[in-house]
Amino acid sequence: MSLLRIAVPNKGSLSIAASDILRESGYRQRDDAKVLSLVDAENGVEFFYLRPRDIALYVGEGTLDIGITGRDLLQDSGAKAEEILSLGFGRSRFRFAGPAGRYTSLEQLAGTRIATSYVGVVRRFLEQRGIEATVTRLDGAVETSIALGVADVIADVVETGSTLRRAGLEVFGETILESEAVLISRTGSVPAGFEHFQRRIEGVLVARTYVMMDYDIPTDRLPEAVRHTPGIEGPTVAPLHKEGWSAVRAMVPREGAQRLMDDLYDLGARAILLTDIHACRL
Ligand SMILES: Nc1ncnc2c1ncn2[C@@H]1O[C@H](COP(=O)(O)OP(=O)(O)OP(=O)(O)O)[C@@H](O)[C@H]1O
Ligand SMILES: O=P(O)(O)OC[C@H]1O[C@H](OP(=O)(O)OP(=O)(O)O)[C@H](O)[C@@H]1O
Ligand SMILES: [Mg+2]
Repeated sequence: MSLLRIAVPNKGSLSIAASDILRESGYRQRDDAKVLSLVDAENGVEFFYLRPRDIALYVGEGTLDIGITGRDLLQDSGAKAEEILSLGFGRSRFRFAGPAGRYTSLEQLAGTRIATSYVGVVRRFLEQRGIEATVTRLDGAVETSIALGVADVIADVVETGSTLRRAGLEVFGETILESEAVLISRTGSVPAGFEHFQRRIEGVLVARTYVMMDYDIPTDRLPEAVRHTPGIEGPTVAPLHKEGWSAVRAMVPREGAQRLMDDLYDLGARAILLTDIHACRL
């Protein structure tokens, strides 16, 4: 059987988190950042460590079967590749920014010089709105270009906003796009052997979103307790070795789990336990 060929970011914001999710899914990952590719024959896959910006191109050409990259990079590339799964890390927004207080709306972009590393995304956005401006491509540290007189406005990745603040800039206009790490494949083609890979990754994503909750509850309060913890299909309920008590086990969303524990305690539940799930197949 041929190996599933997978592109993984070799550097930058996505590389560590991408390798982490693959490792959690049971795949071998490199232990040296200089390794260029790695075969995991036991799991039928081969990993290629590439620049995140180039990954959509390899996948779009069909040279590699699937890849992990940023939605913004995929859209910027114009490659014949599409998203198949959002991975929930590397979240950012792509925004216009200018000197604090100087710009308030997109109409003011007309006639400006815009610096960005994402020329494809910015040109398309301006075209769709009929705005004429000069777009200049820079490799990085785009925020500095305004102070150096190369541009009036920038369009760049914003996460915390601290880089913008440090450069005396602020965002304006609507968000150009919301990005996160995504799994991509060639448009319209699902590679052979992909289902197993997808199920493993989805298993880890679900495990990250949910935790397992166990508790004991007086049986007369069971109906209300179960309304709080409906689980996925339904909670497991077993008699406790104590007259009038039941034991409940259910998956619950990680977010809000502490509040849920408080509510269950108030309802009379005791021995409330929360444990991590490492992987699952729902
Ligand atoms: N500060 C950040 N927070 C979250 N995601 C980010 C951040 N910076 C970049 N990204 C995302 O990482 C991807 C860019 O990959 P890239 O490797 O270029 O990141 P980078 O951190 O800019 O690396 P480098 O600057 O070393 O090239 C994009 O999808 C982008 O949205
Ligand atoms: O909103 P923040 O949390 O400050 O993050 C956003 C910054 O992070 C990235 O820069 P990076 O460190 O990758 O440098 P680069 O400009 O050389 O790509 C991005 O290009 C922004 O500059
Ligand atoms: Mg960067």
